[in-house]
Amino acid sequence: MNPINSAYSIMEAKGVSFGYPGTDKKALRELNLCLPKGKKTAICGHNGSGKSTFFLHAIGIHRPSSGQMLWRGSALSYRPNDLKTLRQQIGLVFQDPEQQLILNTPYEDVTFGLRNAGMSEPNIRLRAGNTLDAMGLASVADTPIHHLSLGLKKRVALAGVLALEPELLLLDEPTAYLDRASERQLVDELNRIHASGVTVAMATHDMNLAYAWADWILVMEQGQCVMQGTPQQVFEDRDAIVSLGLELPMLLELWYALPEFLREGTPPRSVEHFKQLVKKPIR
Ligand SMILES: Nc1ncnc2c1ncn2[C@@H]1O[C@H](COP(=O)(O)OP(=O)(O)OP(=O)(O)O)[C@@H](O)[C@H]1O
Repeated sequence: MNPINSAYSIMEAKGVSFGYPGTDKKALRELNLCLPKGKKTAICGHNGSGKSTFFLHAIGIHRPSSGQMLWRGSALSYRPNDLKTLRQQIGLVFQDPEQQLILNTPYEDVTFGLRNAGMSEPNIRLRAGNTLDAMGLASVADTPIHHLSLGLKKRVALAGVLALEPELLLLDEPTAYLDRASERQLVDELNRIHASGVTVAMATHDMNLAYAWADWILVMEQGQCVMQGTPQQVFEDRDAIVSLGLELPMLLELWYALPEFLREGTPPRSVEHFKQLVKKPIR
């Protein structure tokens, strides 16, 4: 698999090690990892493999004990003003929206971030209105957040980050605990955001989603990046995926269960593609 060259990466961890205070175990162990610019990246790995810790390093909440984080090729600066700018350029959506949503209503929450970023009041109103509209949240803009479903809370958390128009959007388990319809809606939204020019990276345990959605996959294990490549490249190495305790995507399981004469071409990444590939006359 071709590792992503630093020149194409928007965010890079270079030999980053980090341990949480009071613990002996390293959460990141000389981690080398690049998020490719302009792509949709899925970061997969077990619980505790270091995905969230990497994200927290990306926005400078944690600082490596050794190694370096690079943003657009330059070492991250930890000066308060630089961090403030960085956190406008990189949006992190936490797994649990309760951790992110601190105000009473979606409108208040979205405007809070914009106000912190120093925007003028007329612009705040305009940007917040547009973002809530674009995210399909206009009708609940003034509804108390604790009355909203989990799916809507996650959308509000995403709206708060998107209002700042980040270049890089990081999402920690964005589809966790969502029903299929809310998951579909969120994925469509992420695809629209990506199509508008934003680099998107998500940490996920859902191998079906990672396989179908991502352009690039990174697999983490014990604080290191142990596999990277296109979805086809990564999941082609079935033994490695299984030995890491990860599941193969369902579509690939089905594909490899077919008799060989039905499996022509590259493995499918969607049900529609699967149907087309296996709809061949049996000779
Ligand atoms: N606040 C913390 N204090 C101490 N140890 C922590 C803390 N947060 C994470 N860790 C430890 O750091 C390691 C990496 O955890 P991290 O949350 O980054 O993994 P993850 O891949 O995001 O896991 P998950 O999929 O469960 O979110 C784990 O061993 C975890 O127990």
